[in-house]
Amino acid sequence: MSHKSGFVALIGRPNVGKSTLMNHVVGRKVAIMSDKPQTTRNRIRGIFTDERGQIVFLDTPGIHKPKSKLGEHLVQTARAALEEVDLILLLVDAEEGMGPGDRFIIEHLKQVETPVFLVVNKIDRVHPDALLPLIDSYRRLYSFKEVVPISALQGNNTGTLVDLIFRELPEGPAYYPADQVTDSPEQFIVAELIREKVLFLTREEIPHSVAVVVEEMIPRQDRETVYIRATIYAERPSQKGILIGKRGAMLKEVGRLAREEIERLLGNKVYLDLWVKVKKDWRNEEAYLRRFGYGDVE
Ligand SMILES: Nc1nc2c(ncn2[C@@H]2O[C@H](COP(=O)(O)OP(=O)(O)OP(=O)(O)O)[C@@H](O)[C@H]2O)c(=O)[nH]1
Repeated sequence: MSHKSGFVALIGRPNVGKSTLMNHVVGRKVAIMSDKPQTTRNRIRGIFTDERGQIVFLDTPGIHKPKSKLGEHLVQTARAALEEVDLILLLVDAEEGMGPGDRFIIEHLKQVETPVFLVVNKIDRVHPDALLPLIDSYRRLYSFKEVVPISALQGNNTGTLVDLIFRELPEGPAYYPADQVTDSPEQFIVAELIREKVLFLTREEIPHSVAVVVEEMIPRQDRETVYIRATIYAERPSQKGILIGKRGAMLKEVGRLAREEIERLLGNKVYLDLWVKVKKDWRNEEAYLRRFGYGDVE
């Protein structure tokens, strides 16, 4: 069977149920490390993996009516981001019906080529008879590739939504480990900090080919400690030996320096679980480059 993968942008007014949908589809609560405003263009909201492939759901902040020049700039940026994804899900609220916010978003969608699904959420809150006229009113504004009524809260029809998404996605590799459900700017920064310590401590012995991936970043029950599992990727077994060091001394030192800095960054205690793996020629593999945060590569 072919393996599919791709990036899916979730857009919609606040409160339409994006988080609820993510929690339902991705299966467990997505760990959110902070409520700082996101500055990245595309923030990963959740990752779904099964035998069919992998769906990476992205948040696209900034699609709302601009009130300032800066706002206009953000809308432009968000639109550019929508061009780069494989599919867009426009979430709307069945109970609230269409509002000016939806109309504004749809006007923008007309200017991008990416296919769009209309996902009508909260159908548990409306009578089925009310649904068709609502869908029609959206259809009059835009030619949606699919229309999928769901209840993210109750899980109605979310399986169908995932099926339809897979049908739309191109063949491709998994970009993230199967057990990873989220990513965040913090994860990227933490990976960079660890990489910096590796390069600092190993000097010329380890070339810049080393890469670090944060596989898991989960606040512990006590909320005081954050558990972080990260993998350092080397290109050759000899590099792995250097990275681990005599009786693990090098890895321990990398971990100690990185942990201190991550604790300052997050303002939490950190348990850092570091691993070293060899991945030959990762630099030549597109999927790995994406995973390591190098974005789109030619
Ligand atoms: N009845 C019903 N309520 C829902 C459904 N989906 C979401 N909700 C509720 O709607 C509210 C907003 O849901 P969220 O998932 O937080 O919405 P959101 O789009 O992620 O909001 P932002 O992250 O602020 O943009 C919550 O109270 C949810 O419980 C649904 O299918 N049915």
